[in-house]
Amino acid sequence: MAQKCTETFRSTFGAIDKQLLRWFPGHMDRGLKQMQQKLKMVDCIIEVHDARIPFTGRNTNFKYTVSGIKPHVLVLNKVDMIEKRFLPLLQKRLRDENEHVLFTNCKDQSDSSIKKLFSLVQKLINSSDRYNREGDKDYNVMIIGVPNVGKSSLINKLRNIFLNRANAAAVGAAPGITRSVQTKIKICDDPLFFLFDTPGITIPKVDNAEVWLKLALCAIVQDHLVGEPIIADYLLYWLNKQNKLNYVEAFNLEGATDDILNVLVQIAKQQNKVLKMRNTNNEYVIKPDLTHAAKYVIKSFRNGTLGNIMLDEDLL
Ligand SMILES: Nc1nc2c(ncn2[C@@H]2O[C@H](COP(=O)(O)OP(=O)(O)OP(=O)(O)O)[C@@H](O)[C@H]2O)c(=O)[nH]1
Repeated sequence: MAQKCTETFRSTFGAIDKQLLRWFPGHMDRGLKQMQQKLKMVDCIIEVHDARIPFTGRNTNFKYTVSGIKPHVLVLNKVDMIEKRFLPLLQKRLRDENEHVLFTNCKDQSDSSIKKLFSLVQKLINSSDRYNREGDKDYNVMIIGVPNVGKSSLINKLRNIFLNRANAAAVGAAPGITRSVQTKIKICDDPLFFLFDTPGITIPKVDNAEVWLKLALCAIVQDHLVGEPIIADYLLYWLNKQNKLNYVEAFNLEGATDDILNVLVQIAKQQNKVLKMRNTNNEYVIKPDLTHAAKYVIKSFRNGTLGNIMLDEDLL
């Protein structure tokens, strides 16, 4: 059953790929250059990524080529959106790959992992040679990551906790909110601790069509660039493949299916979402609004209606 959907996105992938590569626009290029310039002043890199896709889309090139030997901490944010049973498995796997990894939930005011992150970063910097920064006592950290993974939210949390200040970095549900490398943001007076926010934005590493689709589900690329029905089709494929069938109840269907068109038609009908269009005879016809239905399917994944889902489950 799960195979059918792969054909759909395989056939459309060529076009999606070209379009998406064009999307990572000039501001990201500029941002990357600014990031590289600022790296000299930085003692540690915090890479933020979405815990729903701990292996997919991470730009590890940055770790190995750009940041070089500076301490590097991987923060898997949005941990509230995955099943807790994956945490020890992920922790072990990433530790085996020499990652310093922490899981955060920036929506949770009482999340203690933010304080752990602060301590870990200080510890790593203190035990590094801080080779560019001899004599300086302040800590300078750069936050990097692909769009919309929670970089600004993390900065704001750090600032709220350690400086008791209002937000300094804008947060948004759509990818690409952070546009420029801002001046240093202070997050603690003692020790003196600064962060550089970045324009997002490392470009995700994409090996195949499925990566784009996972990135789209996690709102790391904009929906319309991939196409909502295609994203919904991929989600249905993934849910069937992992035998996670609670979508049947969530969408009020008669049973499991790999027929995305049928699912979208049913949702549109249930929600009375129709489009009035002219047919080739210039007559008005009523059609189910498939884009609306696809958006509803995607939203059900993102707001947790379909359960806590880790899309890289099959890569563990
Ligand atoms: N559920 C959940 N949502 C989060 C968490 N952290 C951030 N978000 C949401 O994710 C969205 C993106 O957050 P931002 O902090 O703007 O992400 P960013 O990486 O700075 O985004 P860009 O500026 O696009 O690069 C917002 O809607 C946040 O409210 C988290 O831990 N859990």
